[in-house]
Amino acid sequence: MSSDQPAGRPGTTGTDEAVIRFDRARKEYPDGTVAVHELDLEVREHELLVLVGASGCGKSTTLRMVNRLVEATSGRVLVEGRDVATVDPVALRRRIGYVIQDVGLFPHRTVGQNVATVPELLGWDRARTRTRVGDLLELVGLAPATYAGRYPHQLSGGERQRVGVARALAADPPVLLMDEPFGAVDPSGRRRLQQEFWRIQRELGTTVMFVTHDVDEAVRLGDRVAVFRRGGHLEQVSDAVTLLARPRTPTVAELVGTGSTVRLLSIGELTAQDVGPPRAGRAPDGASASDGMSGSDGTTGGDGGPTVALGDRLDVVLQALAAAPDGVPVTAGGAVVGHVTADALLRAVRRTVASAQPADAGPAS
Ligand SMILES: Nc1ncnc2c1ncn2[C@@H]1O[C@H](COP(=O)(O)OP(=O)(O)OP(=O)(O)O)[C@@H](O)[C@H]1O
Repeated sequence: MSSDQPAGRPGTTGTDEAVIRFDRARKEYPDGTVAVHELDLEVREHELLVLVGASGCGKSTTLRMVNRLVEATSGRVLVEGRDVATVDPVALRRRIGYVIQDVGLFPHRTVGQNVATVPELLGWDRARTRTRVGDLLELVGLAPATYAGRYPHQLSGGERQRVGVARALAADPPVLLMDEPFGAVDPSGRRRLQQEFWRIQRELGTTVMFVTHDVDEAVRLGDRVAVFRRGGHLEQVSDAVTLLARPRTPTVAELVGTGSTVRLLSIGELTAQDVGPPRAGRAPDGASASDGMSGSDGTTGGDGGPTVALGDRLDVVLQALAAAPDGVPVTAGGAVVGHVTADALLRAVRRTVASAQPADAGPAS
């Protein structure tokens, strides 16, 4: 697969060390609303943990307890081993990047000045700040020569979100909190932002807590996904395959419900064990027929039919098989290494389901 493809695969990153830990953390607002109920949850180092659930189930409140925009009523929230209640909020927030849906860029500051905000607060010298701003704009796909001098109103919504991500990452924070960061972007732009953000997160190794109400976004991005139910109850926390294949409660089943197999297709990958020997008469001609959305290497068969590559997502394989029901050549590094059929695709789906963790730990409370 191409390296910029979100995976949400189990066990690919992350160590067992908790960077963020909720320890029976509870939030009750003054009017009596219990937004978060005695939450026990850990986010491991380098992990991208996604919180998902219906509106009002306490996702944002949970996230905002980490940087003390919301104070826990009882219990504790620890960041890098320290109870956040004992840390000065301003110092805390300089170590925790925060990206929200409407970004909150400063309208009268240029893109470059916006990204430089935290380095300036930290007293970095100008040369270091300028270099960092340029590097980050490159990282999020905005050429500094074009974009650094623009103002927020001169950007598209997707470009503004990219600046928001660059600004949050500017001082290389160990922790990044993201609250529906791509919510205002149209679906295709959103998919692209997800892919690029996934690549950046892998590259930088930042520990991320990400809130969304979009299950597809959650399973594409998350190393693990935490599902909440109204009242701030954690229903299940597991890798995406386990979540889809073995929902632990009715709320989770309902959330992932219709389309869970289709979602599994979008996270499972074609592996060598799914592939039969090459069939005679087909060879890739190297012409690009990719629709640009797939993880395929973009080659076509010698007769113009589709091919897929080892590592492609199973939904890409299904798409190719829909156009070539007798089977599709499989390539690796541009060479045909085998052939995949619809039966083999079904086996690959079953293999993906079988990889779900049998004893899902679920929430501790
Ligand atoms: N300041 C507040 N005072 C009282 N209740 C609040 C306050 N902020 C949030 N709530 C309530 O707490 C609950 C959880 O809200 P929260 O914003 O955490 O949910 P959410 O899952 O992020 O929702 P959404 O997906 O709609 O953003 C909701 O019932 C909400 O109405």
